[in-house]
Amino acid sequence: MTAVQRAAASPSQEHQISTFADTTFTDPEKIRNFCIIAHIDHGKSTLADRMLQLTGVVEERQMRAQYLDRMDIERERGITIKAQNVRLPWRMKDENGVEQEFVMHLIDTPGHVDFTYEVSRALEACEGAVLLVDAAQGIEAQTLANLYLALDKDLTIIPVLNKIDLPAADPDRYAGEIANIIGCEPSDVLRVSGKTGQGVPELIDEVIRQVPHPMGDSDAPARAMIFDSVYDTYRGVVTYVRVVDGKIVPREKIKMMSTGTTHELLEVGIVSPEPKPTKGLGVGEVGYLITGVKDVRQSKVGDTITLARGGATEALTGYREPRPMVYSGLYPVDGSDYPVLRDALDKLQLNDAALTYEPETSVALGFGFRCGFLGLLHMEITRERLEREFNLDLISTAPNVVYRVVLEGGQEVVVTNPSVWPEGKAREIYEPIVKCTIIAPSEFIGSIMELCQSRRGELGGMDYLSETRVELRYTLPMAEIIFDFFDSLKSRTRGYASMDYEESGEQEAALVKVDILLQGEAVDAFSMIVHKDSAAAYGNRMTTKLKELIPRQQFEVPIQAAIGSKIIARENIRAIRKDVLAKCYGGDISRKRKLLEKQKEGKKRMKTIGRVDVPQEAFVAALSSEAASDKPKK
Ligand SMILES: Nc1nc2c(ncn2[C@@H]2O[C@H](COP(=O)(O)OP(=O)(O)OP(=O)(O)O)[C@@H](O)[C@H]2O)c(=O)[nH]1
Repeated sequence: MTAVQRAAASPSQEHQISTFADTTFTDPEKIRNFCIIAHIDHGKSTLADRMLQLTGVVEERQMRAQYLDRMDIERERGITIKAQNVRLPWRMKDENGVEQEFVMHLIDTPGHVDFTYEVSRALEACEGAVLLVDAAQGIEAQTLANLYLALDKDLTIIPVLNKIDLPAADPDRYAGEIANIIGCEPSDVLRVSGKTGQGVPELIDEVIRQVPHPMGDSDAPARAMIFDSVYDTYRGVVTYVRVVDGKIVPREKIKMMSTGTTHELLEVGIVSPEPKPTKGLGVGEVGYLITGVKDVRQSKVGDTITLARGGATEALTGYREPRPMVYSGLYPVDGSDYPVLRDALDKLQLNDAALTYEPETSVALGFGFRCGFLGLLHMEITRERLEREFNLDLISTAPNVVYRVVLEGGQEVVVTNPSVWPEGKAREIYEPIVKCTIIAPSEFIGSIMELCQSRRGELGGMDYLSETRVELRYTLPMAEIIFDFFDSLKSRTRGYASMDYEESGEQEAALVKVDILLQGEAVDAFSMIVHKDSAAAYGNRMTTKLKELIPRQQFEVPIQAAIGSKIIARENIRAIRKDVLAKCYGGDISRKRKLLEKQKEGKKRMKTIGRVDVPQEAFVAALSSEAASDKPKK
């Protein structure tokens, strides 16, 4: 049964129409492209699910929670990582009472700050945004950050309060808050429940009424913007695009404008909610294309697609190469897994243009990779996928940001790894900074300020959203917030604060590299770049921890923290002479040999730093407890 027949057969679904999969080049005036922007957990996926259902794109019995979040990790963590888009048909009466058919494209944007660039590209593909706010929580930091991005792109904003079915919902209060921020009347704020579906058909009607239709030149050479690309094991790379001008049809040769590479279009289609091939995509349409490329780096988010012959000469604006912001070393706990890790990274990179890696060796951890990530969440997700999908057991070194160092001679180096820190040769050091928005009940202002100051933050401004809730804007070094900042913020505000941040250039800073030495030998995995005022604290923490973790040796072992040649902290592991033969008096030579063999076995799992034997587990424990204390949680 086609969607049209289904709609006809079911009077309660009078709005539903065909998905237009078999016709092409929908009249742009009948198209509406929009996204939903919301703070984490405010119900974006649930609302999208309801829209899929109400438009008849997904049948009741096929419905599963969070239809659009396809990756397992996404569903488990309840967060959206990859933008998915879907075509939704809708039928509505115009002002003359004549029924009109429309096509909406709902572009599902990733919510997390690590993926801001992907969010900005997804917004670029839309003319409107539903600003979704939990009616029991009010506006949170991520709502604001995404709202500013959407306003920047001149999108029409439709304010909506969600979860009005909750007993704790206070829509009147929060409608006022939203109206204040976007400058509308509280009565303009729609009220829905993604869970029960209440108010959702009216919301869809408003999307059609308020969101402008796409504009473009259908006779111009084709230009389409890539806003997502995903690797599929069977199909190769599936690229999601929004056509701006002209049209793209299968079997044509297209060109990626950032690199000039050409590919044949094997398939063009729409998603509704599964991929459906079409005869092409026209102005304003959103869909997918398949060219047979095997690597997402050949089909990059933000790039413009045009025709290879007679194509456009000017690319759409806003393309940016993915740029890792956070680096960390990844090592297999079992050294023999190194080739597996290498293959796994190769495979993941097919699907993740932002992931970079290069081989590195560490005295402490053996062979591994230095990996670059968009942020801490990206790092966690990558690590989790490596462990889960490739059955690896991994240890990662403490993450660091990217520093720009001007040397005495005036040359510049970019440092992504403490091991190449130009010790004693730096004239100026620059670190990345972020603009951070924090929203919390006003009673916590004092403790939030204290936290931000302790992290070298500078207050940029403060506004009351309502009588009891306040927005604080800080500039902070990125290195200070990628660690345990969010955890500390949550615990100081009893979980009530929310935060978001965006990169905001760099600042000069007095940074130093702290090395940790065992018997005078630096242990590379523990070297860290920190502000000079935090150096002693890091040194003390690591030396104390290692003293607990490293077994006593037959000689005394000093554990020191040093900046260059200056020692800033020290602990000693006292000597012990472990004579395994001590209890073996008498002449049983075979028993003696057995004990000596056993001792040798144990030593195999040891790493030798200088003369000191350190069990691999000690490194793992020291690094993971460091990571655990620094780990941000959602
Ligand atoms: N009572 C009620 N609960 C809702 C409603 N909408 C969503 N929820 C619940 O709120 C939680 C978060 O909903 P999601 O749809 O996963 O939120 P999200 O904004 O997509 O979350 P992220 O993908 O993590 O950004 C889930 O437990 C939903 O069941 C609603 O209208 N009423």
